[in-house]
Amino acid sequence: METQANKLQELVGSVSSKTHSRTKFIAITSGKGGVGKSTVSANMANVLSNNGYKVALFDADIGLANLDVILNVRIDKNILHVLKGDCSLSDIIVPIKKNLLLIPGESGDEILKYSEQFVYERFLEETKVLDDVDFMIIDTGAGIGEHIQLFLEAADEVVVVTVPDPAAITDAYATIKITSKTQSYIHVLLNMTKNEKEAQLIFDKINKVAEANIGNGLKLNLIGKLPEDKLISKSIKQRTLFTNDAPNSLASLDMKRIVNNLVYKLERKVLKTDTSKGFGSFFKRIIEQF
Ligand SMILES: Nc1ncnc2c1ncn2[C@@H]1O[C@H](COP(=O)(O)OP(=O)(O)OP(=O)(O)O)[C@@H](O)[C@H]1O
Repeated sequence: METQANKLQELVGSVSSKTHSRTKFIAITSGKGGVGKSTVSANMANVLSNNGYKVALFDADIGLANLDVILNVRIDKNILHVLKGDCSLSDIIVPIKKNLLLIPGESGDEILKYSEQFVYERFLEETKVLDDVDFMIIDTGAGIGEHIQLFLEAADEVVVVTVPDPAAITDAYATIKITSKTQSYIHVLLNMTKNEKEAQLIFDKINKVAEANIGNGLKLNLIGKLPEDKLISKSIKQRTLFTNDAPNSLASLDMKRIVNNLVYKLERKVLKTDTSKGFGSFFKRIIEQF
């Protein structure tokens, strides 16, 4: 009997052979909750879209501050409804502005709990509507849960967000350690920092401990820092994006630098491994691991 994974593989094969998607999947994660993961995801997506890229934000973090709240949009259905066949993928996609879409997700736990019932065939066909997306930013849940790891494993780049507080750093390290089993290059983003020096000092500490204890050829990269800034918390409160509200502020310039670093890194990687893949095969990678 054909297994679900085999069937999925065949389907994805037939879909991807017809398409030329080069979407880059960037997972934004953290060890601890409340460190700014969703703020970073939404503003990173905004800056990328301002730079002319087509960007989709996939909300896989169903917590208190969801991306729909941050982006001030109302959502009724999410990816789980699509996978179950209740509605189409186009029905749930929320256009935020030119070049920026929101895909309301679900936690990995929920998605995989119902994986037996999914209507893959239709879903994979539907993912073609996202084939022209250049970047998909995935806001994962916090922590080291097994299902979060599936998103991190399937992503092209993983960004671990942390703040200077020791508990957050310890949890970020735990996330890095577990992610190093599947990713050999991990970005660290220091949020709510006082200055560049503080960010570099904290990163150096994390890097030193990782070098001594993880090995695996792991390379950590400080992708950038963001200041602790009232402007950022004010924007979150009023459900706007600080990169729109104050595009020339220090915080926005930091965010632009982070985006430039990421794009530079990905462009170099594309030259080495130019694989054809879209949202359908991204989901395939997640579900097949389960
Ligand atoms: N650089 C910053 N300066 C000031 N406040 C910030 C900054 N980054 C995030 N915040 C504030 O921290 C709070 C948590 O941010 P956010 O919701 O983005 O974190 P999260 O890691 O996604 O949380 P959760 O784990 O609940 O999903 C928000 O109220 C936000 O305004």
